[in-house]
Amino acid sequence: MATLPVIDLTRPHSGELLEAAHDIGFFYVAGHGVPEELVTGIFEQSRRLFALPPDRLRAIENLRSAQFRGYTRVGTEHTGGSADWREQLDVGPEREALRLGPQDPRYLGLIGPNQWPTELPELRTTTLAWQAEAQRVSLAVLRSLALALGQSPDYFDGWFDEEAAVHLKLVHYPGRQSTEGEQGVGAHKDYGYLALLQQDEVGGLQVQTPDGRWIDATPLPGTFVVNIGEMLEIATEGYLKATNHRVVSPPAGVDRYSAAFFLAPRLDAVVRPLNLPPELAAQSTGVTEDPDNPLLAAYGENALLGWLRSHPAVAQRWWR
Ligand SMILES: O=C(O)CCC(=O)C(=O)O
Ligand SMILES: [Fe+2]
Repeated sequence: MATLPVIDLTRPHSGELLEAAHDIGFFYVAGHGVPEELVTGIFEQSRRLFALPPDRLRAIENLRSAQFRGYTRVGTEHTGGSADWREQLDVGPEREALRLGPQDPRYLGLIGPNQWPTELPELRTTTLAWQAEAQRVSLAVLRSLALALGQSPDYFDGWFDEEAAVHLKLVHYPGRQSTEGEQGVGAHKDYGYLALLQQDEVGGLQVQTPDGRWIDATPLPGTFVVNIGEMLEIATEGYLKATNHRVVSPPAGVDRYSAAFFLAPRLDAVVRPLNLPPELAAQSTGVTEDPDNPLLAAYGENALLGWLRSHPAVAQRWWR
């Protein structure tokens, strides 16, 4: 069984990182320096969140948010046209909604506040602390990648200031009998630059290899899983690929938790192709063409399309 590479961020890793990002687009990072109490703390808060009574979760449902923030019930999110079997809390940068005029780009409507349950004040502080650490680690990986791609390490930095549209999700996958279906989340790519994932010990995350097989991203204590998003595929004209991945539902009686961070740029970022060194450019095979998932270079447009597609009820209510 093929396994994913481990990149240790405490020692030189440029060549290894480039190989992992090019060959499969999915790898583990160790030596990331995220404090252990935050790693355990985020799952503890997450368990408390999803154990709240249904009416308390409904009070922070994402249907109440034009910015797609808040709680999503099991079965209401769709990937590849089928319902995902997971519940989640979507969190973005904590900002006031803007007052927009008819000339403003629609995607600016994605800026706005989060929804937090009043009965769990620690959820907010722990989540925002975890978000800051996840952003630090992902940016470190992105800088190493920029360097390995023949750019200056700060090449991408301008798009990742305090207005970057980063996003995180606390996710709970309830177990079920395989006869009831097995789509925890359906096969998809992530649309930022990089995604960073903390998973518990249950397993179920699978990654598609270039030849179409699915391999397990087995939980590895002390690591995060990092994967390439669509924006890096565009920026490298396919030298790096946004890789398909999915989660298989845990068996009945088992619960799986994960925390996912998506390193996204400012909404007004426009992704331009990098000037790759010739030996890398020679291996760029172009951006994947998928009529169901057109990749737009304007980040805000791409992000809005993704949100509208995966949360049809929110789209219907706020974005008609
Ligand atoms: O929960 C996981 O392990 C993966 C989640 C994921 O891929 C996503 O939400 O984009
Ligand atoms: Fe994903």
